[in-house]
Amino acid sequence: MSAISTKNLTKYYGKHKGVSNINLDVKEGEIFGFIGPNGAGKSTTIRMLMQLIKPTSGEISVLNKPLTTEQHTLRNKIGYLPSEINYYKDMTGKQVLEFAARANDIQLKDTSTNQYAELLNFDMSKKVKSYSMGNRKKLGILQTLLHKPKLLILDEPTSGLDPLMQHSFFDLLKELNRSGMTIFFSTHVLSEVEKVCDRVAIIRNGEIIRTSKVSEIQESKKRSIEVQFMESGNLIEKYGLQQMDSAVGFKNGIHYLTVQKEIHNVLKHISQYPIQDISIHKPTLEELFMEYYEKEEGEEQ
Ligand SMILES: Nc1ncnc2c1ncn2[C@@H]1O[C@H](COP(=O)(O)OP(=O)(O)OP(=O)(O)O)[C@@H](O)[C@H]1O
Repeated sequence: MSAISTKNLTKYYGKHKGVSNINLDVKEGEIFGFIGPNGAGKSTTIRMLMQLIKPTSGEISVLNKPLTTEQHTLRNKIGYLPSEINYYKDMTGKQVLEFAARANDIQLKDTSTNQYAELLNFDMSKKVKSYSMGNRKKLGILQTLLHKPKLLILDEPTSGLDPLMQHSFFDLLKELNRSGMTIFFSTHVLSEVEKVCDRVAIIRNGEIIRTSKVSEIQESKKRSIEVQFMESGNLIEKYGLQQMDSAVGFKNGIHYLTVQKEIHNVLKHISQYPIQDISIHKPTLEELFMEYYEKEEGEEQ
């Protein structure tokens, strides 16, 4: 079953494109990453999923409810963390949470808040005005979990958290997911997707350029080759390296090639020339993502 499904979801702010033709299908039980650079359209998409802004066109269904009319009851089933949150500065973290719990008709003591706060090393007895950005984020995360939602929608949840906290936060996400929660979160940090997500959608300039399993991206047949020849200088033309990779690069004495297949032919070609050093490795997730972004950019020109 789909936890989130969108069909050709499009949002224009006046004449300015927010996103266009977004097709998402997040299955129940998944941890799904929504990754893209600044201004790509992540928050715009999420705000539409949360019924905070109206689409220009397209369809959305959340927890199997089409959002053709406003669905107030859905909010009780979703934990939403916006990218920026503001609280009354003179309240303590605990008071904020008690207030939010009352709004949801629940008692704070009946929630797992203490356990989660401990996991995130969060002191809820302090006033909001004394909290750092990371602590405000933690407060936001605790608030989204108060009502034990079926679906978590988190907009850049780790911004402001230090690496140690990010680690604890992802442990928490994994634990929540094991207990049956579907999690959809946006980020621009690749390693986060690699650590926890089952699948990922890559968004750029308001459009999804690929959706796939993280493991599939990692299993790419591509190989990156770094070679330093005995002869110095840029030898791309002299050695005909562009025949194997038209985007071959040269920097600080090293030639960089990315090849898809027939690696034996590439090695045969390279080894005609005296080699000082060579390394062959699987591209990192980061390199693969960068390739998507660059490819799309190239296509637009
Ligand atoms: N309220 C608005 N009015 C006009 N344009 C907007 C508005 N909100 C977003 N946009 C534009 O829509 C596009 C997508 O922005 P959005 O905030 O959704 O991206 P994002 O991926 O969440 O970026 P970031 O990672 O920086 O938060 C951008 O070009 C942005 O300038």
